[in-house]
Amino acid sequence: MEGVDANDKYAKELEVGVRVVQLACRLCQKVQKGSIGPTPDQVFSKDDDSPVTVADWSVQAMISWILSESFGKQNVSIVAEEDTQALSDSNSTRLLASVVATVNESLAMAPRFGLKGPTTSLGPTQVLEAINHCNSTGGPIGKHWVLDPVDGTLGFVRGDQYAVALALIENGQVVVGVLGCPNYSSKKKLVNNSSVSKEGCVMYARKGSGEAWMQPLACEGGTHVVWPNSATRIRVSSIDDPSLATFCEPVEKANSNHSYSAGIAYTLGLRKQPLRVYSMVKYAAIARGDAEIYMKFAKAGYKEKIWDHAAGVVIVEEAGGVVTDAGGRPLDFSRGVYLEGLDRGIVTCSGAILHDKIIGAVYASWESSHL
Ligand SMILES: Nc1ncnc2c1ncn2[C@@H]1O[C@H](COP(=O)(O)O)[C@@H](OP(=O)(O)O)[C@H]1O
Ligand SMILES: [Mg+2]
Repeated sequence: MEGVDANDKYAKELEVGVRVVQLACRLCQKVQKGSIGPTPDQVFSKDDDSPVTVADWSVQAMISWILSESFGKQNVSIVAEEDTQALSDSNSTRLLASVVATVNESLAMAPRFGLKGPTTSLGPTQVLEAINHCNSTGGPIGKHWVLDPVDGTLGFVRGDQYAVALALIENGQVVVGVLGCPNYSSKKKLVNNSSVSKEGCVMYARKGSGEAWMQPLACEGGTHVVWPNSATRIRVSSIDDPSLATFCEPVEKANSNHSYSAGIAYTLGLRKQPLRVYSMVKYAAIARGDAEIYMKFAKAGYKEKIWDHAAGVVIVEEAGGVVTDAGGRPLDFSRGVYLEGLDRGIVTCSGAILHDKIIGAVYASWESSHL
């Protein structure tokens, strides 16, 4: 069997994770095309001014419901990005109705993805409950699912790259990661900021397996999703010469200091222009060997959330890459919703040679920087 040994630990979690992320990617594509739910330009602002759409809430509700159904609600702890505040006030009846309709249309497709759907449609209370069930704060003990229902919401809204990211943490370690990338072709390299494809991919890995895998997104109107569905192994790039390396970073200047990373790139002798990509697709690009370096230096005081990194980190590591903070220490997923203690930024590389050079350059430059 490709991609997974059925007897191995976390085999069921991985299989359900991949199937449900496949289904979530289909949901997002349908919302984007306007074939379910409202028009995609119905974008709302959260308290921190970041955008949220019907797809974010619907994916969270759908995945929460499927995980509870598959593993037993009492056993399932989920740490996820969205809450129901904006859906719960009296002006939000239509919005909530859109989410409920989208969740039900998506769950009706569950059997085609090898998942069990509900016998009758979910009502608003059940949908709100499924979203609210994701209010765990994780921590160092036990199993916690970590979900970013639509990572890179801005990319989603703009028809660019975005991701559905699901991971499982056990005792503070990321043990399973699944990354759905609906606009990242399983066949074509990500070469520039507009490499948007109609045929996406799902990547996944289990900690300690030494293997990371990719399968194409299930195509619309195709047959049932067969596990593991023509998965191919992925591996990081073997390039370790900085002058040949490609580095990626967030599109938004507000999310990462572009001039600081440009300084590091210059010091290292990186020649190529940065590949600016929305969402955890940056981790996917490293894992697949389309780029060698991903640097993110958020503003001082910004606290990185575990759902923005968990799935990407385990996939990159199992594909042969290295992920640490800017001080060279591993990311700590054991301390709740945030990556507490993160030193300045995140440095992801295809191998140790490039990684050592970047950490060295950060160390040397920090004194004179103005982050
Ligand atoms: N001020 C900020 N600094 C750093 N990261 C931020 C940020 N504001 C939002 N983000 C995070 O960056 C993610 C987008 O990543 P990227 O910039 O790499 O595309 C957002 O995820 P969502 O889109 O899921 O909200 C959000 O969690
Ligand atoms: Mg996110």
